[in-house]
Amino acid sequence: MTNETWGHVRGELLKRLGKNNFVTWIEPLRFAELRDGVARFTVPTNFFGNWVERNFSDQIRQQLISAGASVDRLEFTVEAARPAVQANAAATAPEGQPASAAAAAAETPRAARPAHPAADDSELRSAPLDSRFTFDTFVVGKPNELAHAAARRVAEGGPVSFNPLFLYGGVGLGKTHLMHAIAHELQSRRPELRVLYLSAEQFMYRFIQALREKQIMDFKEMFRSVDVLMVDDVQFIAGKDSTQEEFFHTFNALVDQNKQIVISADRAPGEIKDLEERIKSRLQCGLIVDLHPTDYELRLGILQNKAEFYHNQYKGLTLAPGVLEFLAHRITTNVRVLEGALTRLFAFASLVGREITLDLAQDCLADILRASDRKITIEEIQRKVAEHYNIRLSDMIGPKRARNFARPRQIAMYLAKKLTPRSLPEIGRRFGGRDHTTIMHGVRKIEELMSTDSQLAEDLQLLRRLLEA
Ligand SMILES: Nc1ncnc2c1ncn2[C@@H]1O[C@H](COP(=O)(O)OP(=O)(O)OP(=O)(O)O)[C@@H](O)[C@H]1O
Repeated sequence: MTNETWGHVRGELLKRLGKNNFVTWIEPLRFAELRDGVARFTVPTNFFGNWVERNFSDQIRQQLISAGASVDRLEFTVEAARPAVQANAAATAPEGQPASAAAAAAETPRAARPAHPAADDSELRSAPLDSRFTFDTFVVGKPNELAHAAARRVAEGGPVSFNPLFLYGGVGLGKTHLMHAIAHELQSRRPELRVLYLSAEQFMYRFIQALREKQIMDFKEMFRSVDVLMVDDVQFIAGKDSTQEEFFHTFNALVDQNKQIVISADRAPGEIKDLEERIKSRLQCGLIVDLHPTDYELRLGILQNKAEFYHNQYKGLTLAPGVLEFLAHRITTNVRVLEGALTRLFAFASLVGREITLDLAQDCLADILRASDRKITIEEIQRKVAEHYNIRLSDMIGPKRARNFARPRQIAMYLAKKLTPRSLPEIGRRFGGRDHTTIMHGVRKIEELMSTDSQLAEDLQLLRRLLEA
């Protein structure tokens, strides 16, 4: 493989990984040689090499192969320290020569560093940021508006008003997206700030590495020298005593220096099992914001955004009306699944050259739709309907025949039939042991009324939506 090939591959990697990842992780790599199926690169530090190997080696290898190189694996070695004179001389040699490339590797990270004397910046590199996770691409709705507003405030990089900002919520609701968005924004607004984003797992990994390499003082100094520390998925360190201890000291040191900390987790600090009490209490000192499960409107907004993006990517593909609404209704689990469904749908439609219709969506996404079908229970239906009509649950199930109890009861019977797989006798048993014919009568009555009573039809629609959300 020539350096020209590597140049071409770098171009492809820039497109695929985004500018941030490219500048941080690919640019400093220097191609040394390709021999016996092993592509060797020099890297500035061990940590850097390990990181690239774990996170990008598959993509690098794939691109090398696509460019015609026969590569089985990659190897990253730290280049040997060399006298300054030699490095300077090599840096002026023609670009692309492996020997000079190694020297340039020594130069590149230094050139990119801000002037901070405290720690070695090559170790301070953030985990890769996803270039798609910005505030521009984050769709705001009721369930996430507070989290979004708090993240925006931190991203302004002004005086620290709450410390830490603690974002929590279920799987795939946008915690990581918001954290990356903060980091992107801070990088462009306040490039002089030292922003460190990493997952709690990576924090532990670096801590263990520092212990192993007897560089714990460097580790402490490095973490205490940042201006903004962001730790994703902090629940990971629960039960890991030494890591928690170190995290606690880092946290305190930064708070004492009035440095901003942003933390995310899958639950509130008080609910993280096996997390030390003193850490829980520290985490509770700032602003705790919950990312609620998405509602229909937010899901639809996210889908519309994504569909617009795909329309540009897959020119000529048409999307029939109602498909996005259908997906927003049916896939309620999490945004990652929702996005995955749309990605698959566009890719499939473009392969078969068909319009994206409801039928196509149902065929192509059958597995996702099946898995996403929420199991609505009869008890849930009874509770929601009772709440909606402001009657007691006992009256909904009990024998009272007055219209203001009987009608909601029939509505609940109707919804139980439509939204659960339960048989009429089973439903009858859950409605105070009524006969299956009573249930059938109730269901028919509501079906009849739906076409003449618009208020009832509206109520039904609302209840359905609440139950399916
Ligand atoms: N409001 C939103 N607008 C646009 N995209 C979103 C939104 N919420 C989530 N996403 C997208 O959903 C996917 C999952 O989000 P993210 O990785 O941030 O979730 P998470 O809460 O960190 O999940 P996990 O608990 O698995 O770490 C990402 O592709 C993200 O861009």
